[in-house]
Amino acid sequence: MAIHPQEQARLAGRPASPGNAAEPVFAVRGLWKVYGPKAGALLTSPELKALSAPELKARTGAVAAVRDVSFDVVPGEVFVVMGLSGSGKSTLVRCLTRLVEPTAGEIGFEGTDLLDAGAGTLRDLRRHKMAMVFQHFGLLPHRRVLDNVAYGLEIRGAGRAERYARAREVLELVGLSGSEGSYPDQLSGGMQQRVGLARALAGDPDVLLFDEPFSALDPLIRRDMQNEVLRLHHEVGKTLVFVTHDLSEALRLGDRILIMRDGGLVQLGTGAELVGAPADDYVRDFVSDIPKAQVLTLRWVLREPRPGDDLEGPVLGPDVLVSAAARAVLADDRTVRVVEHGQLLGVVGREEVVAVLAGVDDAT
Ligand SMILES: Nc1ncnc2c1ncn2[C@@H]1O[C@H](COP(=O)(O)OP(=O)(O)OP(=O)(O)O)[C@@H](O)[C@H]1O
Repeated sequence: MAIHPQEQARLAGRPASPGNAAEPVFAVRGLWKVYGPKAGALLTSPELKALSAPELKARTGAVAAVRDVSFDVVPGEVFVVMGLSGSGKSTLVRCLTRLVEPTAGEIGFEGTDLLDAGAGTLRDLRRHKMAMVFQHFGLLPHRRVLDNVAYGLEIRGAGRAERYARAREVLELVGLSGSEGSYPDQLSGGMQQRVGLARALAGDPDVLLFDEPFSALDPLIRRDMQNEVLRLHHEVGKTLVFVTHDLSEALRLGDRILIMRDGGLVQLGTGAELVGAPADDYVRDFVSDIPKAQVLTLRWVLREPRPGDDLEGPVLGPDVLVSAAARAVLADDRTVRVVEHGQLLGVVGREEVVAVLAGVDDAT
C-alpha cells in the first residue's frame, strides 16, 4: 500500500542509490577535530565529550571544530557538506585528506585506514587518488595555463609529452581550449577556477574535494561553474565532495547533503529528505525559503486513495518533481496514480500539489 510521507522520513540518511553496495570511498566514524592545548586528553573524558561545542569552549577554551561525525561517501555520488560559517565544514573536508590531522575517530579511504597511513602512502593517495579545488585557485602566476595544469603531473612523475598531452585534453574538457598560452592574471575568475578544475582532473583522481570553490565568483559565473561541475560529473563520473554554505548550491549539486552545526552532523540526506523531513528547527530554517515543488518528488506528497478518488487517471513515477507533475495533476479531474515497478504507491490530487506550490508546511 501507499507509504506515508512520515514513513519516508525514517528512511532519511540512507545513501543515494548509485553504488549502495560498493565499498565507500570515505568511511568516517566518530571523527573529532579539537583545536586547543591538550585536545586529545579532553576526549578521554566522557563528561567533556558529552558537551556541545559552545559548552566545551566555555569550560576548557578548546574548539571542537568537528564533533563525533560519522558518514559514508559512496562511489560516484556528489556529497555536499553544508552549514553556516564556522560550523566545521572546511575542517571536516581537510580531515578527509589529512591536511588537518584529526584528533580522534576513523577514516577509511577505499578500504585503507587513512589515519594509520604513513607519509609515503599518504603522499601516493594525495597524488593519485584525491585532488582538491579551493576558493583561491592557487595557480602559479608566472606559468602559462598549460604549464599550470601540466605541473601537477610533473610532480607525479609523468614524462613531458604525456603531461602536455593530458593537460591539453583536460583543458578542452573544461572548455579552455585556446587559452593554453595565457597567464592566470589574463583570465577572469571563472576561467581561473576552470584551470583549477582542469589541474585537479589532470591526474585522474578517484575523488575531487571542493572547498567553497565558487564563493568568490559573481552569481552568473557561479551558476556557470555549477553547471560545469554537473556536466563534468556526468561525463567523468568521479566522486565529488563539495563544501558550501549556500543551500541552493547544495541542492543543485548534491546527491546527498550533510548539514553541520557547531561541528556536529545535524542531518544527512537527499535534498528532498532535508526539505520534506527536516531533522530539527535549524534545518527547517535553512530550507524554509526553498521552492519546495522544485525539490520534493511525488513520493513525498502522495497519499492513500480515498473513496471517491477516480483511479483511472494518469500514472506518474514517484521520482517526478512536484513542479514537473503540477500541470498533469492540475489539468485532470482524476487523481494521478503514483506507480513504481508496477505497484501503486499512492495517489496525488490537486490538494496535495497546491499545498506544495503554496509552500504549506503540512504538505510535507
Ligand atoms: N587552526 C585553527 N585553530 C583554532 N581554531 C580553528 C582553526 N581552524 C578552524 N578553527 C575553528 O574551528 C571552527 C570551524 O571552522 P571551519 O573553518 O572548519 O568552519 P567552516 O564551516 O568551514 O567555516 P567557513 O565557512 O567560515 O570557512 C571555527 O570555530 C573556527 O574558528
